[in-house]
Amino acid sequence: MVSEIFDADRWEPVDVAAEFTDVTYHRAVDTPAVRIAFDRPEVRNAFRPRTVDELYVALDDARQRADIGCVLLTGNGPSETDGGWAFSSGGDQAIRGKSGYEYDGDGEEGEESAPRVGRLHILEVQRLIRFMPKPVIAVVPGWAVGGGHSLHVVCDLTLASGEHATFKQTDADVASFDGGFGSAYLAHQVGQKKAREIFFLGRNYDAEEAAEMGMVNAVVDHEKLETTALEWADEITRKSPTAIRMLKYAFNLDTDGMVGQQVFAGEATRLAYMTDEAEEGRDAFLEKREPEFRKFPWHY
Ligand SMILES: CC(C)(COP(=O)(O)OP(=O)(O)OC[C@H]1O[C@@H](n2cnc3c(N)ncnc32)[C@H](O)[C@@H]1OP(=O)(O)O)[C@@H](O)C(=O)NCCC(=O)NCCSC(=O)CCC(=O)c1ccccc1C(=O)O
Repeated sequence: MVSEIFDADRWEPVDVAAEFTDVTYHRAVDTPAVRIAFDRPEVRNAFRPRTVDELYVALDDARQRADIGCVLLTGNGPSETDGGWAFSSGGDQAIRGKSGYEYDGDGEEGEESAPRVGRLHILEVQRLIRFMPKPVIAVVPGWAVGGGHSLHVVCDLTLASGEHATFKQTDADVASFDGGFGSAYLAHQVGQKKAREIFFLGRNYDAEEAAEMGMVNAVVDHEKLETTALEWADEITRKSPTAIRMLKYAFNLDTDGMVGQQVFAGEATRLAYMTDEAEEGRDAFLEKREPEFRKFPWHY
């Protein structure tokens, strides 16, 4: 069983995940969407470096598939030990070393190629989610805590289980601090005072409270959480891919500074390359002649 609320009839596994141990990766049978899930329910889906590597590979694969328009990011469950549900409880504290989160078996036989330095590359995953040209929906079936909370913040939309979703920022309890999207972007969603409360007090917030604050889009019956997420993906992927891509980058622009401008402008350039004007510029260069741009209108 992948997860208790996973409908196996609606998904098929993606080959790239064949060797994965910490993450499951499926594409929908009848919708251009994928489902990527943390698969360590016994530790509330805490992530270790291997988990983050797999998550990155799956997300990047989804980014590059031209027939995929939406990504669902979730956590499998429940825990066989105690029945608890989680989206993710953030960095695995059991393998946290002095310089970051350490790979299993560092230096052991057969692991010679594993880096010996600690990692904190969940931030690379955050950037990938932020910059990929398709919506990523956090589907939160339980705890979203620490770095797991930050991940839901960085996703474009969040759907939460009415029964089990609980949002909590424990960064300051374990001497960690997401000073980027996890806090500053959260403040854009819920306001400065509330974001500071979330980090400074580290309290639990249920799905309804999180929705009232503006960091959750919809509260859904636990049993219907994944079906609803797939319905949202289906609705989104019936819209214009170009419009959705440009809208995502436009929403990012005002918070992402020059990088946001670069990403938005890059897509605008790509669209401009599709015009007759751009073809004329390229052809003129290749044919070693002056471009005839005067035949094109000055749009207004
Ligand atoms: C998540 C809890 C609130 C759940 O509580 P509860 O339901 O009572 O379950 P427990 O009995 O506590 O847990 C069950 C079982 O899971 C183990 N476990 C849970 N979380 C973790 C974890 N994060 N690491 C390792 N193990 C975990 C727990 O030990 C139990 O196992 P047993 O064998 O039964 O003991 C609660 O579990 C909890 O508070 N967990 C810790 C949450 C936490 O502090 N996470 C780390 C936050 S810091 C972080 O994520 C940094 C990484 C990072 O991403 C980052 C760093 C720098 C910049 C940016 C970021 C960023 O945030 O992205």
